[in-house]
Amino acid sequence: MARTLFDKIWDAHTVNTVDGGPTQLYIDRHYCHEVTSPQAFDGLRRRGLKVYRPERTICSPDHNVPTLHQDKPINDPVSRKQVETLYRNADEFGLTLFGLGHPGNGIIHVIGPETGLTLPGYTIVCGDSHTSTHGAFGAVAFGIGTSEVEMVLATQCILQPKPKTMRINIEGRLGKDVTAKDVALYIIARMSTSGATGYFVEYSGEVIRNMSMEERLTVCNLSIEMGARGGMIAPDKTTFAYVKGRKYAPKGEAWDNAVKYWESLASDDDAVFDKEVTFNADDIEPRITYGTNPGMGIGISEAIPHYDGNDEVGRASYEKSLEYMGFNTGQHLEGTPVDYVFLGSCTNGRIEDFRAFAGYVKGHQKAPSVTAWLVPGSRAVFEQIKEEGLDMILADAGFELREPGCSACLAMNDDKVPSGALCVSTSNRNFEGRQGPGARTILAGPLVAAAAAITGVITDPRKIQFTHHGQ
Ligand SMILES: CC(C)[C@H](C(=O)O)[C@@H](O)C(=O)O
Ligand code: SF4
Repeated sequence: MARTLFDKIWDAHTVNTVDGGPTQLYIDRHYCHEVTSPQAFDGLRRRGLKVYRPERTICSPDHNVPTLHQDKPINDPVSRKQVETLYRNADEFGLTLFGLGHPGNGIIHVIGPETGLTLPGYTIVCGDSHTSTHGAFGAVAFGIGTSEVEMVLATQCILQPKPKTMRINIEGRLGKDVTAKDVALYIIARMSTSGATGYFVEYSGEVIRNMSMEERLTVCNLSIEMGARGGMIAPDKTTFAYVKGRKYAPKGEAWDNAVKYWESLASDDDAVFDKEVTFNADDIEPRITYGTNPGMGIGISEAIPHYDGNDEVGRASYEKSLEYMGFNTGQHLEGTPVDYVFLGSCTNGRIEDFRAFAGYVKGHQKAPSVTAWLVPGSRAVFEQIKEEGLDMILADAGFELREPGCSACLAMNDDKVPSGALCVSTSNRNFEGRQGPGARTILAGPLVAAAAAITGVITDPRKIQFTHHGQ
């Protein structure tokens, strides 16, 4: 029978099935951060269990870390305890740890791909919803809860109901200054935040095929924001070229064999998906959100739409959302003053995002009214920014580079946006208080962020005349 990419990987990892029940799935890679793992390790201790395959779990603190002075002890007592607990657990259970300052440290979803720990054909889990990111390699990757983290640590398996499959095709070619983030925000706005609930999504079509790995990671990262269990892209030459030579990638003969297998990982031509949707690249422009969920988004030239549903609960939440943001139906947001700009997170904290941002602001100056936090997703990205001299370009334009971590993506560390302030953020969630109590978030891609950072207002990146801007 014809199978989808998802089916092929799922089947290859099925240990057991229960009639009418979940599948017992073998897990190739387990990532672990400080927020969702402490109780799982406590559970193991209580039950006197060891980690079944310690070499399959990798730990890195990312959420609670400060992005300045990582060589000093963490000031905040709660954050310090979270991070130290992860260190202790990794040590006690014999797990690989990339602690603060370690060359491998960073946001879990950024370090997995760049080290070759994330590979095509893998099953990958982490106690974190954005684990969908790793699907960009053609992996079945999804977020799990803390009790499941304990299950994976103890058995290297997980019990999962099999999701339905959906394919989203994006055809055509993207216009100038339209980034992968804009594609993802467009898809979520069209699908709504629950439009893919219960599905595992495969992204395909010309736009996806033409994307770099960094761009594919951005797209898969946001799958969860439309309710999908995960998102994935069939591995191809772009994938293999990216993986080759990375620290944990297979080498020599093992590499050749791996590629042979990976080449079989595509949906069969006659595979049938439970749902299939197609979008056109021509309809996608640089995007921003205006509300308090990632589905409340518009093209940057568009006005905030009327509520188009017919249920009262939906209407009330739409109105509450606009009230929180201080915006009105019909309003255009271009020209709205911005207080903060955040470049970073597991969505847009990779080297290409910094290249795009630096390329854009080169020869300009940061607007004095804007506080800008530029936070690489990992120590490796931080180092590469320096190697490429991007830090100098950024410094000349009045920007300062911070150290890696989740930072202002969520208010679990020192980087909190003050109440009432408006932040153009390259992260993935704009919920009330997400960046700090009362903070107002506009989600956007790195170019919209760069344009806001130098003009001080929401600006269509296509409208600025540039001497250096090569895109
Ligand atoms: C803290 C963690 C459990 C959470 C997640 O699962 O996504 C966080 O990473 C987030 O982005 O909200
Ligand atoms: S960067 Fe943001 S979305 Fe990603 S793992 Fe950290 S908190 Fe979650």
